[in-house]
Amino acid sequence: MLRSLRPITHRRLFRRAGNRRCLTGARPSGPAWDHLSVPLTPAPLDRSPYLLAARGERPSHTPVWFMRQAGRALPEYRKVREGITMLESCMRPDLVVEITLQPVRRYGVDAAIFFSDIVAPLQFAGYDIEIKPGIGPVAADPIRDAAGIAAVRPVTAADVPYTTEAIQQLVSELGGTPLIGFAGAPFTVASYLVEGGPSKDFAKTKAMMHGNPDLWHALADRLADVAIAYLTVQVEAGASAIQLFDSWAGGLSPRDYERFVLPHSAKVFEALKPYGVPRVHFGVNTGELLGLMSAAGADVVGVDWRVPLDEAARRVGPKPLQGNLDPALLFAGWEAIEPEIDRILEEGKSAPGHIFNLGHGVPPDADPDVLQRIAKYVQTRSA
Ligand SMILES: Cc1c2[nH]c(c1CCC(=O)O)Cc1[nH]c(c(CCC(=O)O)c1C)Cc1[nH]c(c(CCC(=O)O)c1C)Cc1[nH]c(c(C)c1CCC(=O)O)C2
Repeated sequence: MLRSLRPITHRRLFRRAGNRRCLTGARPSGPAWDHLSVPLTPAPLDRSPYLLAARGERPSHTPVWFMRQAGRALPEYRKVREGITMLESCMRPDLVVEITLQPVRRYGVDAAIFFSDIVAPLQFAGYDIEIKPGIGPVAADPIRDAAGIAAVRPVTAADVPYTTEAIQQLVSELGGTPLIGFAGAPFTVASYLVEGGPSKDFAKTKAMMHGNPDLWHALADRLADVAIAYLTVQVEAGASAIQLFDSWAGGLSPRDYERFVLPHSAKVFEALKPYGVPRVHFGVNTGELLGLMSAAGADVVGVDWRVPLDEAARRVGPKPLQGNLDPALLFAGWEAIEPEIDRILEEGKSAPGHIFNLGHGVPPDADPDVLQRIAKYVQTRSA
């Protein structure tokens, strides 16, 4: 037991120094460190390609992972999920560990992402929302008023012992491969709660923003607290980076984003800042919002396939970027995929760091062999 916890303690001590140089291997000094009995050799994790790229340093190769890499595209995932709901699986550390590790084993990616969902922390805290297969999150009682907001509660570590347990075990098993923690951003989560389910136009959400801004800001502020609480649990348990998914923010004008969304996402990034872990911000169709999403406080900005990375670099400024192969290309054959990867690797050089990814999540019908080939190609081609 103690043995398996040792690396976590070690990493926490490094992080608590709140000093970037600590993360890159410099030994912290001062009385606070004199009592340490753990070795101060930097863990290889801190020099992993993903974390180096996320800090704008030079990795040995361009790191690659895939958003939604765990999931239905993998037969081994479908097998372990048989007869078990998404929520149940998120509450079982053995399943969370297994499902998180599956794509790392299969694809050899440079990072793992904690298996959960953007609405999981709401469910853990007793909010009635279900993930319907083939549809997505569906809220039993869509939020229309202040009483609705009162039903949304941030989790505490005491609510989610299974999350802490799963992450501690993952960090220990992953060794030098970083674990990315994540949460849904206030707007994207609010869209499910206000619409009641997935939406194309976010009409009710936008009506609330403009028609009852006080109510909207109260809801978004509460959802910022939900994200902060869940991310804090993950980082304290040992996650090396966090990604805030504002997948549907691209449905907003820059004006609305700045007024109704940015302050709440900024609150999330600000709250996580003291941990010193890279903070990634991602959304789909966010070409017009890239500068604002960066300004919200992200260290790394995720880009979908619509904006080339060299243009994204101009819009974001000098920050590492993540992206951006069109997931549709997964079905186009290797002859089409290879030149696209080459182009993206080239354009990615415009940013101080590049983490290769798809422009959005892995589709459930993707061929795992294609993803494996992409990971390998990116790693060898960029070395
Ligand atoms: C918008 C969003 C959701 N969930 C998430 C987002 C943001 C990322 C994105 O834009 O894709 C985030 C998410 N959801 C899940 C992960 C797991 C980690 C990983 O990336 O591998 C992550 C990072 C598991 C999941 N979350 C969900 C699944 C599929 C359901 C299942 O396997 O039972 C998985 C593996 C369910 C879910 N949950 C959500 C949707 C739209 C769906 C799909 C519904 C369906 O098509 O069945 C909401």
